[in-house]
Amino acid sequence: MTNQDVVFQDMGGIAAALPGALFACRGAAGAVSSSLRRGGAYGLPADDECLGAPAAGGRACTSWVVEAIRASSPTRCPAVDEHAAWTRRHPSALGSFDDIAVAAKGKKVVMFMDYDGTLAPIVTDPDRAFMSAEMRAAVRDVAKLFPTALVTGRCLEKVYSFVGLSELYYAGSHGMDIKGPSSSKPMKPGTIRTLFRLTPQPFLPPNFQEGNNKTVLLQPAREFLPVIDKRTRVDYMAALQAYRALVDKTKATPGARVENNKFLPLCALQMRRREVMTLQRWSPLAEQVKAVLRDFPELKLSEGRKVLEIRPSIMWDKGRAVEFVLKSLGFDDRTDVLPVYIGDDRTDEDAFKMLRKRGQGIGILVSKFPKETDASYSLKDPTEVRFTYLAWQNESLTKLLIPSVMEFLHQLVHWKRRRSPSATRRPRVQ
Ligand SMILES: O=P(O)(O)OC[C@H]1O[C@H](O[C@H]2O[C@H](CO)[C@@H](O)[C@H](O)[C@H]2O)[C@H](O)[C@@H](O)[C@@H]1O
Repeated sequence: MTNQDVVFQDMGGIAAALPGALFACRGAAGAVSSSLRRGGAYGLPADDECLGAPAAGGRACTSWVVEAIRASSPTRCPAVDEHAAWTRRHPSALGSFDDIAVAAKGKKVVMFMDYDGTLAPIVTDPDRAFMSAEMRAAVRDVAKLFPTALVTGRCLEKVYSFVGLSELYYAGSHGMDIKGPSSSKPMKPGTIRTLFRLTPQPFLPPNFQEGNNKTVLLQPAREFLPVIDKRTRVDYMAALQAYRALVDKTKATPGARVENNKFLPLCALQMRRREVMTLQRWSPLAEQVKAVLRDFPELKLSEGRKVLEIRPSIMWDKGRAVEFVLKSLGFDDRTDVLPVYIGDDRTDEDAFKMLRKRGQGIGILVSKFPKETDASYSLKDPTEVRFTYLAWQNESLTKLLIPSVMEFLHQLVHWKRRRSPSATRRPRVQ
């Protein structure tokens, strides 16, 4: 065992997960190492005598070393401490699966998942953010047992083209465009307003679309259609004015990309190359976007993962979308329902916050790093994998590398199947 092994072991492997911390901790390791070198002089065995080999007489020195480190190492790596404290506040949903299972006992679990960064890894080209076949199978298995919704900033068509599972609810464009599973019943006109106890509300125009298409459940962003319609009536090209202006303004910035996510003019401005992700380039770009938006007071700007998102400034977000799906499932006033939301981005915080406010449900943040969050639990990024034993093959257990989100979904499915082995059909949607 090397000096650094001792240090990392003491750090519970966290340093390995934290590139920044690793750098900081190497300093700590160095400090420990030099204190060990001084060890002999302090009456402890010198590290050369001790580390990696039993001392004279066969006595292992590792415990001496660890004790020496503990006693003489006044400073732990702050980043590691911070990560450990964060993990105590937001423990791993896998490590705490038993607690989650206790909370779910006797309740109807409803699953909500974000797409980018949760089910699919973040990649530079948004058009190539595919989910793996294994992840798709895991989501499908979950959807067979629990009502399941995808809540995403992407437009419905795009996310559906990636996921392709007709049994899910999809809340696209940050929940501004919600569709039920193909088997769900269309809602009677007026249902949504009744469910939300809404008379004319700023975020629901009197003529918004509701239940008049078999699968579209709600499009609150249609409030903005008159604005766009007016423009389109005057000049069709003007409907795309904001989109065009953004494309135009940002075309000189290498790596910048404007995406059209439907509701409405568009939505994401992304820096696709590592070299342009610097503050010096990012800030002027953000200024350009803000300048364009001054002409569009009905749109607002928010920031996601390396992305500037533009949305209608209406009171609607992923939290509202989750509430809407729960209501449309008939679960609104029920205490025997447990919504579980897994997401990675700032916009998912609206959903975590909503669950916290309801005092019902479990938020799980997917993240590599400690982050301010309203989620209760955490899971690792989809690019981070861990070994898991999946199945017996050729008389031995097969050890596979799978992302923790997928592993969590597997555990949920196993848990449900263990509890009700006959539960293989999709849950009935009311
Ligand atoms: O709500 P989400 O499902 O998380 O979607 C929000 C945005 O996700 C996409 O951008 C993110 O993923 C891209 C592909 O991995 C990545 O290139 C980008 O940096 C991320 O921010 C999507 O492109 C946006 O349109 C969505 O708004």
